Amino acid sequence: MGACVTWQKQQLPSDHPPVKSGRVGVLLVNLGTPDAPETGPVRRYLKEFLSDKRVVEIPAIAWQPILRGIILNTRPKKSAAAYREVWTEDGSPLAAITKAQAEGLQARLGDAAHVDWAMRYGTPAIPDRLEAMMDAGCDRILLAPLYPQYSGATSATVVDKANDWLRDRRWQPAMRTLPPYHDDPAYIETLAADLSAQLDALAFEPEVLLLSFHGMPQRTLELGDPYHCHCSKTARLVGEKLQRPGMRLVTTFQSRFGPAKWLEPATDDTLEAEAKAGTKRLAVAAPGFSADCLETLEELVIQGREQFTEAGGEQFAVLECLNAREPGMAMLEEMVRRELRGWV
Ligand SMILES: C=CC1=C(C)c2cc3[nH]c(cc4nc(cc5[nH]c(cc1n2)c(C)c5CCC(=O)O)C(CCC(=O)O)=C4C)c(C)c3C=C
Ligand SMILES: [Fe+2]
Ligand SMILES: [Fe+2]
Repeated sequence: MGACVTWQKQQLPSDHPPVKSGRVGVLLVNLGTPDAPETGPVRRYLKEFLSDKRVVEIPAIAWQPILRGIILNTRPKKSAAAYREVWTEDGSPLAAITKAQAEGLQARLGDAAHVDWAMRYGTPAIPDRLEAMMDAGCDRILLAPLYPQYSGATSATVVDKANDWLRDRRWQPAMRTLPPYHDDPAYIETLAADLSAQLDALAFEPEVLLLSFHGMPQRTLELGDPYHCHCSKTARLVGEKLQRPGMRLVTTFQSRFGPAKWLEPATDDTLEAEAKAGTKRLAVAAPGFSADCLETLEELVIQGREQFTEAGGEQFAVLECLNAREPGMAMLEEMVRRELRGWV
């Protein structure tokens, strides 16, 4: 509850609790990341993340003993070491870049909207930032999960979390959600132009460009999750726009987790297979990540290079995500302004 900008006009009694309203808010949301690259904070983050039924679709009675008894006793130490490889003085890259994206968008939108950012797991938490937006007078909020390709494990769980918060409120703000933008011309054109510029700036000409998307269990595709279809469409549209006849495009899925079958082909297997088949020069882009993070900076930049060169590859590069750079911010502004029509 904050101070009311309109209560005097409404002639409320002077002892009425003050309430602000009338502003539009935009909440950028990404996945989440630990607060520090140490075992304890990583364990807390993984516990919240991997307890989400949208992420691990195994009944809690079967999954929780495995999570608590095995995974949370082994993975946090290993993951913390990986996070230490990419940690910056501004903290986790994912958090630092998402914050910079929110600041960049605020500068572009000016008084039209109040922009904030949150993480689905860990901090800043979605309910806390929504509450802060209400306190700042926002009665209309655009929730923007920064995932171009929709999946239950990413986009939907952001909406679930916001809905849990809404359910507990007497006075709800009006909410909109930024739709997935896997085939949005603004995204495809921005991505193609940015990848082209990065490819031109490389010291070598790649024979292959790997478009590496985060993986998902194969079962989610069979159950009707559109994620695989969205990734395939993005890859096809970007390929059509890139128009580099001398460069072969290959779509792969990275970051396999657990023993179940995941979407294929896997990025690590493909890097090895390409090198063994004679590809010497290869670049990787990760169009499904709106910000560089552990999965790009450690898994692709560090591990990917090792996998490719140890199997005989010679030149290797990982292209940057759109992050908070100019082309990506212009794209985000365009998509957000479109969703805010009628509100601002
Ligand atoms: C971009 C889309 C993402 C999808 C789809 C996705 C699905 C998914 N992920 C896991 C398990 C893990 N993912 C982890 C890190 C991670 N995942 C994404 C994005 C997607 N995940 C991002 C942006 C990150 C990086 C976070 C960061 O801090 O930089 C991790 C944690 C790291 C580790 O221990 O390896 C896990 C675990 C599953 C199970 C899943 C689909 C069901
Ligand atoms: Fe993930
Ligand atoms: Fe990973």
